[in-house]
Amino acid sequence: MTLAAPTDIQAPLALIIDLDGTLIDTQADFVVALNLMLDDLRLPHIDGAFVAQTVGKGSEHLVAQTLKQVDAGTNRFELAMQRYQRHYSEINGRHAEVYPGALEGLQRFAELGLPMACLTNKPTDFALPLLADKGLSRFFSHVFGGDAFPRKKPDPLPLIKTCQALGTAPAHTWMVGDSSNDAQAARAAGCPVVLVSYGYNHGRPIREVDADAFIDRLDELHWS
Ligand SMILES: O=C(O)COP(=O)(O)O
Ligand SMILES: [Mg+2]
Repeated sequence: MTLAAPTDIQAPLALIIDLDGTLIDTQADFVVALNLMLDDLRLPHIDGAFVAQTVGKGSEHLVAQTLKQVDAGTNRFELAMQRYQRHYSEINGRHAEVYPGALEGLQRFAELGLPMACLTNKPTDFALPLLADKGLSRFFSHVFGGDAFPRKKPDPLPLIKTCQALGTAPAHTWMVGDSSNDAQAARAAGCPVVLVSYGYNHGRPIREVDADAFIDRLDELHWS
């Protein structure tokens, strides 16, 4: 992919890359951990389609929506959260796969000398071992999870803070993500935004999201 109108989009000096749905397909990890949590609470299971529509706004949101989906009372939230975190940390990465083209893309960006940060709404304590397990840690100078800043994506704050950590201006720091969450945060922070077509976009078609470009694999990302 080459951007058609580089006049209003500056070539990147650094990249901010989302994790779930962009680098790694973690849908089955979420399904397994949530269903183990639901077993503990003697509640019915959810499926992959529910996860694909709901993931991306952090663990608290995912667990709260899951309880709602199975008609459980919200007074079980604290216990559910505790169980979910324990199960997720135990199975983290076991049912997850790096997307085709993601490793190849990261390798090329690293060869070009681009600093990269991974910015996810996943808790940092889940993101770090997952990236390490999949051999992707070495590409990132910074990894920030959903608990790293006072507000999560789609708020621009995590992107602004990540640009500061990378030492690059937002206009030169491209956000690569898979959802309207990433795109809204990037727009508000002043970062160009590229979306992958294969991730989780809250159950909505990705191409309806306001973005600068869409790619089918990370290694399709080129600029002039
Ligand atoms: O909500 C999550 O846990 C993960 O979301 P993200 O990696 O797509 O930001
Ligand atoms: Mg994502």
